[in-house]
Amino acid sequence: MGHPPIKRYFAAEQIRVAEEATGRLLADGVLMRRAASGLAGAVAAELRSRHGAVYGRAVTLVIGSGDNGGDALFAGAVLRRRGVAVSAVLTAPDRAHAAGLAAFRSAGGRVVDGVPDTAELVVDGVVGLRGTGPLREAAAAVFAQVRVPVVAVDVPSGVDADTGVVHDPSVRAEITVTFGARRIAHALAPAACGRVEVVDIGIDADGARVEMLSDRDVAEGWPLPGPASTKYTQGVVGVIAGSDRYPGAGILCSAGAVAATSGMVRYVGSAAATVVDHFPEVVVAPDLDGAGRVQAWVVGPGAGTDDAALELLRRVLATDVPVLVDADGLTVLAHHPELVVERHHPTLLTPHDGEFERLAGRSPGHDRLSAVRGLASALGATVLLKGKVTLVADPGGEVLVNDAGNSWAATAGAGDVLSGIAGALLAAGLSPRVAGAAAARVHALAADLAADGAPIGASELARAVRPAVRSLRAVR
Ligand SMILES: NC(=O)C1=CN([C@@H]2O[C@H](COP(=O)(O)OP(=O)(O)OC[C@H]3O[C@@H](n4cnc5c(N)ncnc54)[C@H](O)[C@@H]3O)[C@@H](O)[C@H]2O)[C@@H](O)CC1
Ligand SMILES: [K+]
Repeated sequence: MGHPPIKRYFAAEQIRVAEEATGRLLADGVLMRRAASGLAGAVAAELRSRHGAVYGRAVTLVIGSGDNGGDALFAGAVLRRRGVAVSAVLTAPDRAHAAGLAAFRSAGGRVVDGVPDTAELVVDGVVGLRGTGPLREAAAAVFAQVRVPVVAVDVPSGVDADTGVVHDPSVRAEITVTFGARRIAHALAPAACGRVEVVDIGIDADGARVEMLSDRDVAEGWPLPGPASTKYTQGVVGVIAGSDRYPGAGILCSAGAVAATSGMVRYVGSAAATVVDHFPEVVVAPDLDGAGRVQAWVVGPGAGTDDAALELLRRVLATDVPVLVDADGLTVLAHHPELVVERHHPTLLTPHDGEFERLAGRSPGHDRLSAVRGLASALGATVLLKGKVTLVADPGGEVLVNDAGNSWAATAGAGDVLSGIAGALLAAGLSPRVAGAAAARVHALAADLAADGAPIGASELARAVRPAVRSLRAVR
């Protein structure tokens, strides 16, 4: 077995603590040499894969005022000795890392005023863990001219390591090479970071609170029928969605639930006849009294925001089974937050940005991590904030992240499918955080498979849920 499958992401302070725990290794510059050697190896590998060789290629470093630049300069010295033509632009010439600059110069590295036209790769060593705000003027002017791939040291400069906020301007990297453990920005700003490579420098970071399930985690945790399973033991999910006016939400939400697991789906609401037309396996009832037992409820998509909807939401949240609230249910909840605040059973809220704003009284803004944690803590419920990067936060601040990697699911009704999938997983016994993150992964994969390069509607996405689960299981 190699690395543990779950990916963990650390705050800058946690990395600092881990570095300090190495004592002399840090003080004597051993950590930095290890970091630089790993960085040089990654740059060399990239040159080889792009140009077939390392010797004779041309790389330019862009250097700031701290140890991030030190990493790049020491790596430049290593590359120079391997026959690479390495130059460096110093954006703060008086404050460049002194030992790194000396090593770079003595290896034959040249200091230049701007990135030469001959550069085939640029290394971003402007700022790392201590960066705040956007790229400053000198570095921004240099990167504005760069047309070749960028390898970022630790984090792309201008991207906040702890929040993943991508400031403007900032560096957009093809590859980010980091040290010892992943930073939170790597999960939250995947488009700016590109491919992330972790160099082992012999530190042990601890206590990650931001994590990402691997495909293997999702596949292994996905509920499948076993030898002793019955329709009941796999979890019955109740769907309260859609209405005469919006029957589609009931159909799509049921579609997600039916496809996700082999447990049973019950439907409650006025679109019952239409839902059964589409899915004869769904057991329907016109109202809650006739619904029968479930192991989890999904309530809200297209279900209306009137007094009857409020009453239904109140009754569902008063049960002791896990409840997922989405869409119209969230709008109702925004006026009655006490319904979840006072609830002591697993609860998953799945807002998009607009619904988040209704619930929280402000938009998630750029720092989505703090925003989602804040709302989860305030409401005492798990909150899944939708987006290309979906964040699922528990009230205690633990967060699972999912990067969809595509935007095909940005289509009407896709959210209804997501809540159906997540609801089925809740009914099967997954925790709200894992159910939300696993559903988001399969949903994104289903969108990608269904789209295959062309736009899709939510029905096609729902039909691809099974192929998506199958493909995750195939990579185990
Ligand atoms: N100390 C060590 O032994 C190790 C350090 N590491 C490297 O050291 C980095 C951290 O180094 P530092 O603590 O010196 O901090 P940085 O190199 O991240 O930042 C240095 C300075 O940049 C300035 N700055 C902040 N925001 C800026 C912006 N937007 N534009 C321009 N300048 C800005 C600040 O004045 C700050 O003092 C890590 O990211 C990593 O690359 C790694 O080599 C691992 C080992
Ligand atoms: K950097």
